Amino acid sequence: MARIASEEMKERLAVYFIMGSQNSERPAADVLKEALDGGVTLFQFREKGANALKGAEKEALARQLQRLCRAYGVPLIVNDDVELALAIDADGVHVGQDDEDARRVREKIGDKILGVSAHNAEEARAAIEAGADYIGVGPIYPTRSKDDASEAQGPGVLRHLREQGITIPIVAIGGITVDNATAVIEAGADGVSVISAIASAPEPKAAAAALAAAVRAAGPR
Ligand SMILES: Cc1ncsc1CCOP(=O)(O)O
Ligand SMILES: C=C1C=NC(C)=NC1=N
Ligand SMILES: [Mg+2]
Repeated sequence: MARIASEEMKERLAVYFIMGSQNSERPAADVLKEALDGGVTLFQFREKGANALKGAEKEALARQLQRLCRAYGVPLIVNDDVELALAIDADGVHVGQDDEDARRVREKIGDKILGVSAHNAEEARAAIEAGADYIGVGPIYPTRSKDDASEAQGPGVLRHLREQGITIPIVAIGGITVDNATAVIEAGADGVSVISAIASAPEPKAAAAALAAAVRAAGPR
């Protein structure tokens, strides 16, 4: 298997849903199924927070969500936990600036998808050097889903990265909803990554479909 092509990566980033057991009162599998029915293009299992599952329970949930994603042909990315990603043969890993060094992660995961969080051009270039397939940039808007989130940067950071000649696939993240998705695509993101806009929606399927329509309507940059 070879590294994912950047055009396919950009298409996968269109509506990138992220969740774990702590992001909904409902069972994660139920919410994910509705999100998949609504057309999310990529999924990240992100199990974090005070009551996050650990060990065998965390792996069992990861495998349950992976079975769902496979039924829909949507890749599953594991956040932070490289060992779990390898154990379940996930499609990729996402690491932040304070997680395992991206270069080491690339060595461990071979050609799997590698996503890296980046807040500025310097971190973006380092991620590219390390072998990232995409970068997650944000928080663009204020968010309540990440308790250690840095200051919201606004869509201008996306425009800045493109002006700096950063051409790697970029997904915008942080406080993104159907109402501001167009702005982040127009500012230079290839897609949007969300937790609460789908996981906390009364109708996750409709929320996912509306995000997909907004991203599609914003058109290719
Ligand atoms: C994981 C992460 N990284 C930056 S903001 C964020 C949380 C995004 O959650 P929401 O879409 O609910 O703002
Ligand atoms: C912090 C993050 C930033 N970006 C993405 C895509 N996922 C994350 N967990
Ligand atoms: Mg992390």
